[in-house]
Amino acid sequence: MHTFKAIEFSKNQLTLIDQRALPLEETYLTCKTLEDVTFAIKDMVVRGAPAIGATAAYGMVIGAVQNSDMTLDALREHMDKIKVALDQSRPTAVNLQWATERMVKHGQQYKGNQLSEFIEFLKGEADAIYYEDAEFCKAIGEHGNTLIESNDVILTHCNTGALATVAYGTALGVIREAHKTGKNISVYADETRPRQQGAKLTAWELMKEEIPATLIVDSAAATLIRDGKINKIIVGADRIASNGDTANKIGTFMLSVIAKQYDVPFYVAAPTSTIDYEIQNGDAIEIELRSEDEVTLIGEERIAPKGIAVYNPAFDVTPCENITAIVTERGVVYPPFGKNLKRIRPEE
Ligand SMILES: CSC[C@H]1O[C@H](OP(=O)(O)O)[C@H](O)[C@@H]1O
Repeated sequence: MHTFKAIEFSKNQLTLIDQRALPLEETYLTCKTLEDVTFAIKDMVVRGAPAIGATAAYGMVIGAVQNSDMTLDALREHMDKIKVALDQSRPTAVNLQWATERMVKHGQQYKGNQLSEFIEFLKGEADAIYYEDAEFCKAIGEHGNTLIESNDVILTHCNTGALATVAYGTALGVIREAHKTGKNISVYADETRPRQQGAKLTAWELMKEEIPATLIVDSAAATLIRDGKINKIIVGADRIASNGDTANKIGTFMLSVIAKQYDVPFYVAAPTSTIDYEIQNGDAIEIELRSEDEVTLIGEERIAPKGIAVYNPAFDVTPCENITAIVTERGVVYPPFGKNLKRIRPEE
């Protein structure tokens, strides 16, 4: 079981593993202000939908502490502005907006008249989001493990582990659970250009736990799938529309097409906080466009001529018809996703 914490909140400060430095260095960034938190999310110090959500929840607390010289009424009013600042840091993962919305609504339930008590009240909800995420990821691992057979060779994309969540992981949580329950699985991890979350983060997590893993460049996956070397594909999600269309790291859609072509089960693993019930399908999902430097530089080294045009979408949308099942903390959901995702919708 992993021993590190991607996120830790203490004394109104948020300490994050700096995922930009892994796997070469295990360093930490401490966020003391709202600006520190929005920077950490935007620059991907912390990344991964559930981890971003928990970080934003604590960002709401830090933003409130930062404005504790206000009157209580003024601060309550100001919470929406703190939410907007955090929501703008990254647009695609719904967990971020879901967490800040939940924090605002929770704050509105506060009936007291003490500002310090109000801040503690907010912190309690951020802690609840944190501990729910850990609990949900454990449940996702257990439900997903029912899909995994002994000796399965599993392909995964990007990083969906304890670094992308509060603990354990989503797709990588299923892989951890299968390994832990003795299924003798092995993993192919896509490097995941351009930020290389697979090479830098997934490989790091899997090696820490001695889960047999092979790193591949993204474009090698198709041949492995064609040649029958992959039994299952399991990926994470950043936003799932109510019909099951799923936004995830760029390259996921391509994998799903090849999986369908060669009849390899393609699973998405995510907590219900990643399901956006307000949108009908994937067309409504905003895809984050990121800096050209992510494509033209590796570290400090330039790998493309200055001035070349770059298109760098951080995500793509996999149509629901390419997805075999969606693994959530409430169980494995099969098509028709429109009907079956609604069935597991958490109460408001
Ligand atoms: C457990 S969800 C992880 C999800 O987030 C990643 O994106 P990013 O690294 O840009 O935050 C990727 O889409 C993963 O599937």
